[in-house]
Amino acid sequence: RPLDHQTYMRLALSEAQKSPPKPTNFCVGAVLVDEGTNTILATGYTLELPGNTHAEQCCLQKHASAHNLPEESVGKALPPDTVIYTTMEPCGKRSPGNTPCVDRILRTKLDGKSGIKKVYIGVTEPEKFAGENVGQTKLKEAGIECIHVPGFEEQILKVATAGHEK
Ligand SMILES: Nc1nc(=O)c(N)c(NC[C@H](O)[C@H](O)[C@H](O)COP(=O)(O)O)[nH]1
Ligand SMILES: [Zn+2]
Repeated sequence: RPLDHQTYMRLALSEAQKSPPKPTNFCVGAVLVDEGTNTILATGYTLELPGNTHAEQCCLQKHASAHNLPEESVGKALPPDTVIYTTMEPCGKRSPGNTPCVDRILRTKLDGKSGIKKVYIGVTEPEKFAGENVGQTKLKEAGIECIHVPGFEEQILKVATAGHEK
């Protein structure tokens, strides 16, 4: 039986729990999935890879590296039914010098690649750091479906804000 959305979101949550808590950021987890064959392509969590890396960014970077590609060309190695599960919606705005994950996801559709087709989201981003997240609008405009997977909101936010002052 193919893994269902809850199973993948639970896996993303377990990834988020590996992220080192930080007062100035959220601990997020993500899973890149080939929905066509129900295969996990990559997992990721905030700060997993060196630098100020985001969970979604780590998934894309790891999959790209596995195919000897730079992250910006990862679209070349994504199967046609690729989706991404992320505990928190992809960021639309980041601190200077960091490409937002929405733009990284949009980039997978360049040069005629089918890229990422759907984004499954656990929670929307609390407006604590970057104000209103307009990322989902940009994703939908590019034909990328944003689907909320309910049921994990409390656990996701607890993990996401682990490093925040009580
Ligand atoms: N979807 C998502 N995945 C992540 O892995 C992560 N850390 C965030 N967090 C959103 C948060 O609003 C921004 O990370 C802060 O605004 C800090 O921005 P930087 O990361 O320093 O560019 N959001
Ligand atoms: Zn991001």
